[in-house]
Amino acid sequence: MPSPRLSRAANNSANPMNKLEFMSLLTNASDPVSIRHRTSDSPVHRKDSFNATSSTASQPQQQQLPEEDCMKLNPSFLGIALSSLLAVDLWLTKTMGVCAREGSSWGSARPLMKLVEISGHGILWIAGTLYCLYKSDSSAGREVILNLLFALLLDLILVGIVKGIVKRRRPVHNRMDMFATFSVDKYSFPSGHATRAAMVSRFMLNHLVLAVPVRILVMLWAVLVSLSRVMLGRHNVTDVAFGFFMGHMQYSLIEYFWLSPSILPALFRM
Ligand SMILES: CC(C)=CCC/C(C)=C/CC/C(C)=C/COP(=O)(O)O
Repeated sequence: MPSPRLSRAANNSANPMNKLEFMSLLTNASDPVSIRHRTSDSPVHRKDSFNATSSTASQPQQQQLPEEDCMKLNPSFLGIALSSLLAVDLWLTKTMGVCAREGSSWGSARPLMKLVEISGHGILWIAGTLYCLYKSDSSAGREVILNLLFALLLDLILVGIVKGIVKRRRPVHNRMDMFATFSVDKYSFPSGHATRAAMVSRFMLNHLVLAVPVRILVMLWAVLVSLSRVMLGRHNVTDVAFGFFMGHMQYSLIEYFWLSPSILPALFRM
C-alpha cells in the first residue's frame, strides 16, 4: 500500500493543474516581467489553463473561450455600435438643421417651422382639449376628450421624467427661443413635440370619424412636427425618433387604461 505522501506526489505529477499552481507560486509578485507572464493575466494563457483543466489526454483540445473573455467582448461591440450610431446621429442632426438660424441655408423657412412647432405645443393642446371638454354635450364625446386630456398630461409627466434622467443637451446650433417651457426642457431626449404628435395623431385616427383626406393630413402633421424639431435645430435625430416611438407606446398605454364612465362616474357627470 503506498504511503499518503507518495500518492500525493504521484497525483501532483499527473495533474497539470497542480503543476500550473506550482509554477504560479514560483513567479515573483514584485517582478513586472513575471507579472506580465503570469498565466492568469494573459487571455492566451488563461485559455491554455482553462483547457488544461477541462481536457484530459484522451479528449481532443476544445477551443472554448472562458466566460470572462466573452463578457469582455460584448461591451466593446455594443460600445462601437453606440458610438457609430451617435456619430451618424450628430452628422444627420447637423445636416438637417437647415432652419436653425435665420442665416442657415433654409433660414427663410424658420418662421413657418416655428408655426409648425406651435401647432404641437403642449399648452395649445391642453387648452384646446379643456375647451372641447367644456363645450361637449354628449357623454361619449366627454369620454373621448377626457381620455385625451389624461393622455396629454401623462405625456408631459413621462417626457419630463425621461428628460430629467437622460439629461441630454440640445444640439449646439439650437437657439433656445421656445415659448412656455419647463426647466427640464433645456434637455432634448426625447422630443416632447414628437411624443405628443405621435400620440395625438394615433388618438385622433382611432377615436374620431375623419374623412380620408383629413386622416392623411393628420399623419402628415405628425411627421412634419417631428421633422421640424430637427430642422429648427431643437433636437438630435435620435431624440425625435425615440420620441415618436414613445408617443406610440403612450397611446397604447392610454388605450389599455382607458377611462370609461363605469370606472369614474363622477368625472363624466360634469
Ligand atoms: C397646463 C400645463 C401645465 C401646460 C404646460 C404645457 C407646457 C409648458 C408644455 C411644454 C411644451 C414644450 C415646449 C416641450 C418641449 O418640446 P420639445 O419637443 O422641445 O422637447
